[in-house]
Amino acid sequence: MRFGVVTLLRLEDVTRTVLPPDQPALTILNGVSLTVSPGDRVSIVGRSGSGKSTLLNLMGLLDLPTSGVLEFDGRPAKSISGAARDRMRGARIGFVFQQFNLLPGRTALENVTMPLHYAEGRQFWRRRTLAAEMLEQVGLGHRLDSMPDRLSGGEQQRVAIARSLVRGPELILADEPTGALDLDTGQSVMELIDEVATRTGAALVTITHDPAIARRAHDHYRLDRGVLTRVDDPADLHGDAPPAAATIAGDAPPACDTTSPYRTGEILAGKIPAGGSTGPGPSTSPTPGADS
Ligand SMILES: Nc1ncnc2c1ncn2[C@@H]1O[C@H](COP(=O)(O)OP(=O)(O)OP(=O)(O)O)[C@@H](O)[C@H]1O
Repeated sequence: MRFGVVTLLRLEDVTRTVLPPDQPALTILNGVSLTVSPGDRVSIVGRSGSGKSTLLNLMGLLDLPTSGVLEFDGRPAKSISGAARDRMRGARIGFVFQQFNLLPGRTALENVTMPLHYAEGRQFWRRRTLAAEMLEQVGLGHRLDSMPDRLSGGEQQRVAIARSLVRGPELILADEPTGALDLDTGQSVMELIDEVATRTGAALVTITHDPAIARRAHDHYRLDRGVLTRVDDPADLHGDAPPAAATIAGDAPPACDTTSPYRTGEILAGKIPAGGSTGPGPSTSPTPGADS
């Protein structure tokens, strides 16, 4: 935790409304309030269509709210330029997704090194060493040169986690991190994410359908039809919310753009490398040059 910082992420009465072409405005998030501090463990459970990805995009500074307050480290997101938000995201927020989205044809080490191409100073110059250390920490120090298709699902997710966390993010956003894994592997992957977050003092927000994964957190929320509610007793996390649908906003506030500059798929596609983008080029073409 950095001195004086008590709140890392703050959402206050946040609404996100989109205006699909030829359709009425659609309010996807409605009055969402959430505070995340360094070291927090927060889970958000919600059915498909409840607005989880939309909320994740806001928390990850990929989108701005239509109304309400979104602050990162005390700074209103809307007052930060797009480029500065990209830098902030790259250096301070790590994403872990269900799809590992490792670059095929690149070794584990090259995949983990990728976000560090966008770092500065020591992090940049020591990128291969840092990536190797991170892979060591996730138990894959012996697989640095392995291609993704030679790794098991659990190992691929470990590489993806190493890639997400190699820049030492203060906020980790995990979106269905175990969705593609069997129960045991999922459990150990969650333990790994917890362990890294604990070691670095990062806050961890896990978005999931799975109540068992959600119960690992200390603070629990349910997202239902765009409304976020705190769940005081983890035993109440049954995933029993009714199928959700965004509400048609008859008298919605002025709609924001429907075409967010970045979508989760774009991060996964490497247009914005998970774990960081401050550089201009696509992450699929790492900067040539050796570590020093
Ligand atoms: N830009 C957009 N234009 C129109 N509708 C949208 C837009 N973005 C999201 N929606 C709709 O808003 C609702 C919530 O979407 P969102 O992707 O946030 O849900 P989710 O909880 O992440 O769903 P899932 O778990 O299936 O990924 C869905 O009905 C979705 O179709």
